[in-house]
Amino acid sequence: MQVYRDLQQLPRFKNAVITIGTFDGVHYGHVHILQQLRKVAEDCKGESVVVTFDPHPREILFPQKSATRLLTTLDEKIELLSQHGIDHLVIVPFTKAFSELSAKEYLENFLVQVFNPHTIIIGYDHRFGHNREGGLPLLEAEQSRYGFQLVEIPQQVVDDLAVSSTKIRNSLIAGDVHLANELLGYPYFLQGTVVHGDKLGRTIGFPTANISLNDNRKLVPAKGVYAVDVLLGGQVFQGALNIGTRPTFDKLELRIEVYIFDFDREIYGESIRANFHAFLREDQKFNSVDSLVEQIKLDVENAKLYFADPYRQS
Ligand SMILES: Cc1cc2nc3c(=O)[nH]c(=O)nc-3n(C[C@H](O)[C@H](O)[C@H](O)COP(=O)(O)O)c2cc1C
Ligand SMILES: Nc1ncnc2c1ncn2[C@@H]1O[C@H](COP(=O)(O)OP(=O)(O)O)[C@@H](O)[C@H]1O
Repeated sequence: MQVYRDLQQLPRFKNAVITIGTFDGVHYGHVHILQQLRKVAEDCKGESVVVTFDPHPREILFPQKSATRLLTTLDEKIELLSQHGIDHLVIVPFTKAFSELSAKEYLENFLVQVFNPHTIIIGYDHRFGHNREGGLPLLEAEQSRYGFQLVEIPQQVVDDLAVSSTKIRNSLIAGDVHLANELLGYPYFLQGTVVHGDKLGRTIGFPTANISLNDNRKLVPAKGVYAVDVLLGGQVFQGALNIGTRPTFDKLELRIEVYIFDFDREIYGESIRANFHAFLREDQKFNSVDSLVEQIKLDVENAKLYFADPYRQS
């Protein structure tokens, strides 16, 4: 998959079959659309093109609104999209000026001029141009003039996509990793850098790598303890990850930290990725450090049992 971030650098596409969307999460429903995109492109011996915007149009148009938490950062989206056999990914820099194109300008100066599309695959309710004034009727009215085919993604499918995205967000917020992973089609993950903490972990026998997220817009699952696997420098480990404020130590700041099994290495400053597999329990305040340590031992056992289960779900 070729990735383009600059519209000036695009090649001349041959029979471009394009679809436009945010694809946050690149979940099961999105994958279905991507398969359709590939199929249509194959049928017309054309090239499959996914068009997405960065930043998300909402961030430019409504900066004061609290942002929807992202299931995938842009880099993660690129990584996931690249697994689905798409020829080209075009990341359109979404600016104020771009948002002010009229619907006709968007169609003529952007869609047609930039992509010269053979086919546009688009949701039934897709809106474009200043104040979202353009939609399918305009595309239909202009399609013979510009010679593109239109494939409408029906309401049922568009609704299912939105329902899935909302369900995935809500499941993660509620700690239901199983449901989220089922709808995503892969384990939800967080990526970041290992940073220094308060050096308490090693004193209680459980050093924990503190993760500072690469992108703070990313959705952080519910507070609690999770069975995770961890990717570090190309190697995979298992671990128990805690998202919480460490109430036992009367701390307030939310931390994401992972105890990595069978591991003993200094990894400050390294990139780390945690894939979430199961929710084990909620974050708790313990009366003593000893009872916290007893519980962490149980968490580790439970996570290991989870990973040893041949029938586990993800
Ligand atoms: C598996 C696991 C579960 C944890 N559960 C809790 C908890 O329920 N309550 C709590 O206050 N701290 C919990 N902690 C966090 C510890 O308090 C934390 O690891 C310790 O404060 C070390 O902090 P540091 O990395 O800043 O040194 C947990 C840590 C791990 C690894
Ligand atoms: N099994 C392990 N799991 C997590 N981190 C480990 C492990 N073994 C060694 N470390 C190292 O120890 C650090 C965590 O120790 P800790 O005492 O909790 O310090 P901090 O408060 O700075 O996180 C990690 O950042 C990592 O560099």
